[in-house]
Amino acid sequence: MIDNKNVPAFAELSEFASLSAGGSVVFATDDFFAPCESMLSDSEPVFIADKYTEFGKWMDGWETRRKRIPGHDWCILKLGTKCVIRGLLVDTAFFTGNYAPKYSIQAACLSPEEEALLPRRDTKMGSACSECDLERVKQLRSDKWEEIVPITALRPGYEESRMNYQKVLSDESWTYIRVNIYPDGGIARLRVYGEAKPEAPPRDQLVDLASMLSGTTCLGYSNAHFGHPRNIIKSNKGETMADGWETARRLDRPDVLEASEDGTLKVSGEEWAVFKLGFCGTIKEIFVDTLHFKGNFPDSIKVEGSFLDEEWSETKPIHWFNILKPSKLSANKEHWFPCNSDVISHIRVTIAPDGGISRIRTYGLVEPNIF
Ligand SMILES: NC(=O)NC(NC(N)=O)C(=O)[O-]
Repeated sequence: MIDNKNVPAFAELSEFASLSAGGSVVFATDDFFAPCESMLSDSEPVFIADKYTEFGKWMDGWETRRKRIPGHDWCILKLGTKCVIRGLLVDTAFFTGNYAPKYSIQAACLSPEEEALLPRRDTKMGSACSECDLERVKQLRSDKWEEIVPITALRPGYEESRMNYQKVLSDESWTYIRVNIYPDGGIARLRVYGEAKPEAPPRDQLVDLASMLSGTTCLGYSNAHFGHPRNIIKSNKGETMADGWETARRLDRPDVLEASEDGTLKVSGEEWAVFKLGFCGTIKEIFVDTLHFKGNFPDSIKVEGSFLDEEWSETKPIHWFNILKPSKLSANKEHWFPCNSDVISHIRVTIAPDGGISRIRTYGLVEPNIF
């Protein structure tokens, strides 16, 4: 369940470090107790009291050994795509006597030549990087890395202290981050929030204008009880129900559902989510996937568009026009809807009366004169 209490606004943006967002580990100085990849896992961290490995206590995250040599531990992560970073979450869940006490973050935007210097990670190694990998990483000039979070204390992984949020002020775009922990320890999950900064596609190429990889972000929604609507603009296929947008059951539904005259369901109530497109353009075809939503798919979906030359706000009156009129959905299925919109900058997706969808794609043409 999503708990938005004390969550900063940046944590509503798209996320670029998790495995489902295309994040990956390039290098880690040490993975003795728990591999760095687990820090990027999509699932919520868990603690299994009696689970031990040949190395020690099994922990759900990245955990290095207690350092008995000079230096500190660090890792290099590739982000899902080039993006501006607005903030981070360092979740230390369940790391109590073994959490990393301090951390800092550096970021870089590497050229293809610099990327070629990076080692290929051998996930089977499990405990320590090879000298050869370390030498390769060291070839990257240190001035490539800009500090975006200075050395900062972390709080331990108890329920009330585990969520360490950090706002980032830089407006630059990055493709890699280096996570330094001082001197060693464990982090359960790392999340990197921001906006994608892709190159503009050619004018005649159909692109998914609402994809998070196009720079689209979710600005607001009516309900996200089980899953955040930002999930539906991820570029991969939905992995589970948790990886889609799912609302709570509406409590104002009639006690007994009735049929309309044409035999279909009489629906009252709806839930909505608004997205700012990365590129303005015209929409030609909409794809909606209800994958994994079998007993909880919405009865119908509607997609509206608008061209806004000012910031969207829930309280401002906005003229939304239909791009896709209310259309019936089915369980666990891909749906394709042709359409033909004017140039738009925002979409509003409305599901009725409630339920969940896994993905939406809005294929269209970029309007090159408006960014
Ligand atoms: N009980 C522990 O967690 N001990 C150690 N960590 C693991 N994972 O075994 C440690 O102290 O760093």
